[in-house]
Amino acid sequence: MALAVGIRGLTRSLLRPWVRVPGPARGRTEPAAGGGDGVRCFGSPRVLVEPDPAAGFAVMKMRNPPVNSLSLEFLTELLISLEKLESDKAFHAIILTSDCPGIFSAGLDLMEMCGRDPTHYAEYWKAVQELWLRFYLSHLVVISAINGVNAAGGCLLALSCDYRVLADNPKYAMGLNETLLGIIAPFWFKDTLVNTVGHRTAERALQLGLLFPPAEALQVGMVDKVVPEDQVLSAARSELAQWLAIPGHARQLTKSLMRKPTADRLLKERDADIQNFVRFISRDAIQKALRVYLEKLKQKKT
Ligand SMILES: CCCCCCC/C=C/C(=O)SCCNC(=O)CCNC(=O)[C@H](O)C(C)(C)COP(=O)(O)OP(=O)(O)OC[C@H]1O[C@@H](n2cnc3c(N)ncnc32)[C@H](O)[C@@H]1OP(=O)(O)O
Repeated sequence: MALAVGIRGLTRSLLRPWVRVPGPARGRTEPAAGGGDGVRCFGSPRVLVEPDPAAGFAVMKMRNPPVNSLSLEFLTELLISLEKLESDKAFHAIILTSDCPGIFSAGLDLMEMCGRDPTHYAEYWKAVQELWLRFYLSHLVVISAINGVNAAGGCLLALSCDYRVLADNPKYAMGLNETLLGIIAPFWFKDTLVNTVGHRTAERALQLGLLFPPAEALQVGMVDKVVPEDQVLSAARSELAQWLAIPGHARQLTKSLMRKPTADRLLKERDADIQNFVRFISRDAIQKALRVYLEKLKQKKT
């Protein structure tokens, strides 16, 4: 099985960096995220980046409709956008949000984990690992402005940020609900949750696959602030000011001090974790459970 799938190689083969943005933003100058004028949005088909270099940050909007499920292509585009912002000295922060109404992210794309071959599973899992590592350890301040429901892998992405603002809508529940699908959140999903909400809350949440509505998410510390829906982005921007006022090197080293031990656990066992995932997801019983879950999602419409 080819485990040595290079995300950078994958990246190059999938898309040219900074393809013109399709859809409404294509080829026109939009007001920048922070209100500045004349700054061109950039991105890729599934990720729209609205830069405000004068204010030192960019808003990264996920737009992989209908539910921002984290497909291999989408993961790759998120990574490219992050890399581009990280390598530009004008940017110190990102606000991560969704362009899909009512949905932050439905988590990992179940179609990537169903009915595919082991090589694909390995490639996909490596990309999931990479996304987590890169967001979790980013030297940029990353704030998520969670404007929709946010399940499993999507919740992991938000938990990897430095601060979370959630829109106050009872439908916008978030959590690591893997057990409801008959699957298991890997140790690094678990560690990220434990680091955020503590061991006892994480233990209960993970076993029961709890999705917390805003008031509860705030109460357990899964998010840092709950605000009216139309204020999620402005609240994230206001919060950013406090983070950007701290000397960058001191904040970055402190972030690394807090997070590196957790990331190192995965880095040390990365290939074993991939093999474990491939073995697990290839089991007939797991494939059946995922198919049943997908079928239920489709049936709820009829
Ligand atoms: C040792 C290792 C173990 C393995 C570890 C694996 C870790 C896994 C992590 C994960 O992230 S698994 C994914 C978990 N996600 C969910 O449980 C969310 C599922 N989705 C929903 O609950 C709902 O879709 C929603 C997000 C609440 C949105 O509801 P809404 O009514 O607005 O839309 P739907 O009609 O349900 O969906 C539209 C469309 O999208 C498809 N879809 C939904 N979620 C996913 C997904 N995660 N992956 C792929 N596709 C998804 C859904 O089937 C619909 O498709 P169509 O019927 O339109 O074809």
